[in-house]
Parts: sequence; C-alpha cells; structure tokens
Amino acid sequence: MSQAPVARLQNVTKRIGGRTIIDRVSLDVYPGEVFGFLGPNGSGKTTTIRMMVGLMSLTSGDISIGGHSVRTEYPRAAEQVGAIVENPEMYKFLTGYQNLVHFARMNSSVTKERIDEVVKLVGLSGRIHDKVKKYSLGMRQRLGVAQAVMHRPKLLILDEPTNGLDPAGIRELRDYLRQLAREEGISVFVSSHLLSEMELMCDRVAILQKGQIIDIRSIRGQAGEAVQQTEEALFDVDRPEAALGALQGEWSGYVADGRLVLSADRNAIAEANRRLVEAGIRVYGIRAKTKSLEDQFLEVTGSETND
Ligand SMILES: Nc1ncnc2c1ncn2[C@@H]1O[C@H](COP(=O)(O)OP(=O)(O)OP(=O)(O)O)[C@@H](O)[C@H]1O
Repeated sequence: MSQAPVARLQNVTKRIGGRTIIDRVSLDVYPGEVFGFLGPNGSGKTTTIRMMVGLMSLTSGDISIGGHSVRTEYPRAAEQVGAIVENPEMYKFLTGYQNLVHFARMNSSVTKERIDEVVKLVGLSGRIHDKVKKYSLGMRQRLGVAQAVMHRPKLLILDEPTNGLDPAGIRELRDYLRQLAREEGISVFVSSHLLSEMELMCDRVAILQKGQIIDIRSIRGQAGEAVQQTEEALFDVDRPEAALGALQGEWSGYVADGRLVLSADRNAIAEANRRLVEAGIRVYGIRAKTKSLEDQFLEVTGSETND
C-alpha cells in the first residue's frame, strides 16, 4: 500500500522484571482498514495496546500515530486515537445520549451536531434516549465506539470488542466499523483471540505469539472480497492418470479416488483447467478446498495458549 500508515509500530519491545513480554513487534495500519491483532490468551495483545494508547511505556522501539511518536510527542499522538481498552465506562442510570453529552464536555471540539452524527454512524439513533441499563451488550459497545470517535480520531483501538457478542452481533460490529472507515476515514485496530471472529471483521490480521509477530496476512482484498487461499483442487475428469501426466512438472498433484488432486490457488486452477481441456481431457467438475484462517492459525501457533 502506498499511503502513509496511520499507526506504525517499529521494533516495539516491553520487558517487565527481566522478562520480555513484547519482542520487537513491527506493523503498519493503513487508512481505512480494519486491522486484526490476533493471538492466544497471554500472547501480549493488551500489553501492546496499552503502549499504543500511552497507558504503559515502551522498553525500546517506537510507536507513531498519525506520524507522531508516543514517546516524544505523546499529546499529539494521543489526539489521533480513540480507544476502548477494558470495559467502556458508562453511567447506566443515564441515557446513552446523556452519557455522550457528559463525555463531550471534556472535549471542546465536540458539538451537539457531532454527537448526533456519531449516534447515527453506530446505528443507535432509535435507542439513544433510553437508559443505558436497558441496553444489550452490543448496544453498550456501540455507545462506547460513539464516545471513542466523537473527537474524530484517525485510529480507533478496540481491545477484544467481540467478547460476549453472538455471530450476528459481530457482523453488525463489523458493518458499523466499516461504515466508520468509509465515512470518517478511520482505521480500526482490533484485538481478539478468536480467529473465526477476525475472519468476519478484518481486512488484514497480524498473528501474535509469545510477544512476537509470526505472520501478517490479508483476509480481504482491496474491493472487500475474501482472499481465497486454496489449498487443494479436486478435478473430476474422465482420465485422471492422463490428466496428471498432462500437467506433470508444473503442478504438484496425485490421483485419489479416481480424481485428480492438485495443490493450487485460484489462478492456477483456471490455468490447469485450460491445459486439461487442451490435452483432450474431459473435465466434469472442479471443487476448490479452501484452507480456513483457523487451519492456518493453528498451523503457525499450534493449539496451545501462551500462559
Ligand atoms: N504488569 C505486568 N507484570 C508482569 N507481567 C505482565 C504484566 N502485564 C502483562 N504481563 C504478562 O505478559 C503476558 C502478556 O499479557 P497480555 O495481557 O498482554 O496478553 P493478552 O494477549 O492481552 O492476553 P489476554 O487475552 O489473556 O488478556 C502475560 O504472560 C502476562 O502475564
């Protein structure tokens, strides 16, 4: 991506009591993307987020937000961030709206019009005058996000926002985060230990294990479509052995249960199909077996947690 990153972590390291909790973590978050920070319990997600929002100092390395270092220009970096770390503090006996007005008093740039705008952005217009104690978890979450983006930050940081939400709630969260990205140009940095949730929400995901980034990958392409990570393709053909022979040398494959099995991504499947047809093989069907992010995650991390 050619745009300047909204957040840049460079060799971020945190040592506590002689133990390295975060070890040279580097990543960039770009404008408008939903970036997932995925790792098992105890891998260091919350510690990293605390450093990003200035709740904890760095041992070495640097974090810049909107081009400002949290080490040397903290107030300017902090202006660019909205965050929900731990549970959002809301007054349950007040309405959602009264809560927002209360928090807006702490920031002179937030007008009444802006409050109305953020309420609409998170889809709370119909219920904003209800007391918070009547809100579902998902609605409290929305109110927390509304509060966090009132001052128009460039980056919204959410620590485990999907905790307790059902799959429909997670999709809704994704939808309004996307809306925020589109309408306000906000980038979102979101942590989770659950892959299935990250797959629903994020454009890219960094995988953290024992304080180190072990992988960063795209889940969605630029147009928002899911990136296909095909592992294998099964070709139903009239002469599987001949088909394998026709592709020999360029694809790795084998014949099983009368079918030709190839290791291939989407483009390679299309190309292999063309070759087979050219070689006079009849292709009755092709089935692509995609590897889920979960399979990939377990491959790189194993299934154990870090604690
Ligand atoms: N202040 C501290 N002093 C000592 N160790 C700490 C401190 N804060 C965190 N740790 C340790 O650092 C590691 C990472 O903790 P952290 O809370 O960042 O992980 P996490 O990925 O957010 O996990 P979880 O999802 O369980 O919160 C853990 O082993 C934790 O025990």
